[in-house]
Formats: sequence, C-alpha cells, structure tokens
Amino acid sequence: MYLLIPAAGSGKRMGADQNKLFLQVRSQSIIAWTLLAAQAASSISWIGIISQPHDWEDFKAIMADLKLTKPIELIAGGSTRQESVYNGLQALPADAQQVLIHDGARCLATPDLLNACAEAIRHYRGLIAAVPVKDTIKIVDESGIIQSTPDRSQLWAAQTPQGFDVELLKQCHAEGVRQGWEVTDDAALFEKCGIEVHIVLGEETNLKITTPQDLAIAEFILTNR
Ligand SMILES: Nc1ccn([C@@H]2O[C@H](COP(=O)(O)OP(=O)(O)OP(=O)(O)O)[C@@H](O)[C@H]2O)c(=O)n1
Ligand SMILES: C[C@](O)(CO)[C@H](O)COP(=O)(O)O
Repeated sequence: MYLLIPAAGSGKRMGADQNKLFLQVRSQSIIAWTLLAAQAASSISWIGIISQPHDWEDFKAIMADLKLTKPIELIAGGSTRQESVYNGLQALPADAQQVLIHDGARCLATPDLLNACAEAIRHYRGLIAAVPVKDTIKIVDESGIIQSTPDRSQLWAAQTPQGFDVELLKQCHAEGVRQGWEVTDDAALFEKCGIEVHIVLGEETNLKITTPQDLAIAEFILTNR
C-alpha cells in the first residue's frame, strides 16, 4: 500500500517557531513517531512525505537516523493541507491504484490501524478512520447563542488514515480546484462529489498534535503504552 504523509504545515496553533512535526515527544520528533508506525505496518510498502523544501534537510536527517527500510520520497507541499495532498497524488508512482493518507501530526496511530485501513480499502472506494463523538455538541451562532443540538448518534470525529481509490481521489481534487472548494480532509472532497466514504473504527488515542496541550497528552500516552 502507498502511504502519503502530509507534513508541510507550519503549526500556527502550536505556536512553535518551526514545523511542529520536529518537536520532541519522549525523545523522538513527532514525525519520527509517525514514520516508525508506518515502518512497522506490514501493509505499507512505499512512503511519500509531503513537506516544504526548506525542511527537507531536517527530514532527511530524521529518516537516516531511523534507518527506515521502506522506499521513501520527499514531495513538495503546498500552502494548505488540501494543496499538499494534491501535490502528493501527482507524485505517486504510476502503478498506485489505492492510497492511504495519514497526517504527520497524528503520531500516535498504531501500525494495526494503518493495516486495518489498508485491508478495508481493498473493499471500498473511500474510507476514513473515525471515532464516535463522546461530547454533546452544540451548533452556535456568531453571537454565542446555541441554535441546536445535533443527534450525537450520528456524529463521528474524523481522523486519519484516510484511504481512497487514487484515480477517483485525483478527480475529486481536480473538481475541488475547479469549484474552489476548501476542505480540511480528503473525505470531504469525496462527499462533495457524491461518492460514498466508509468509516473504519479509529483509535481514541489517535489524536492530532495541534496545541501544546496535545504534546503533554501524547507524552502520557506513549509513556503508558
Ligand atoms: N500546507 C499544509 C498544511 C498542513 N499540512 C499537514 O496536514 C496535517 C494536519 O494539519 P494541521 O494539524 O492543521 O497542521 P498545521 O497546518 O501545521 O497546523 P496549524 O493549522 O495549527 O497551522 C499536518 O500533518 C500538517 O503538517 C500539510 O501537509 N500542508
Ligand atoms: C485530516 C484531519 O486530521 C481529520 O481530522 C483534519 O481534518 C486535519 O485538519 P484540521 O484543520 O486540523 O482539522
């Protein structure tokens, strides 16, 4: 299975002065943890790291340090996650029929979850890892007044890995560019194009490292794993 890792963000919400994926959790960078999971997942045979060229020397140093044995390529990222994945899709080897996309910032996803998604995408055209929402969610207007309370039984929190038929995902991204759609994950492009996306049960611990608090939680999870 081909794996694309979007890793070209700037980490504004983390407030760091570098790509947050180079921040350390338990003596390894965030991206190192993500790459170790990809290395350990038996289904993954090729890895593309989508990243900003000014970060490439740092990525190469981390890759060398980890002694990864799988083929791995650096691909130039864009100014949004959506653009980065678009670039990643263009850089996939010509024989890639299916792809998993997994955020570099979701460094706690287990090899088992990557393998489960790789297996499931053999049966579907699109899927995402997701977990049922535990909180009661409110729809709130601009003045801070609650408008409604959606039925929680239908709410799932989207994670990555997300898996797709490559040709269909390329078409959905191209349609997104034509229509000017701005989305935060690839499943949303499938949804907008009217193509089914299935759920694979994700992992409660598969958080995205977004804010400094997430670093502390990740440290706790890895220490107790
Ligand atoms: N132009 C971008 C923006 C984001 N990403 C990647 O998409 C994943 C999820 O994005 P997010 O957590 O929002 O990362 P950042 O964009 O770095 O953070 P922020 O939104 O706080 O700036 C991350 O692995 C990030 O590196 C990317 O490849 N290209
Ligand atoms: C793709 C994603 O990880 C699914 O949860 C997420 O959408 C990434 O972007 P976000 O803007 O940080 O939600």
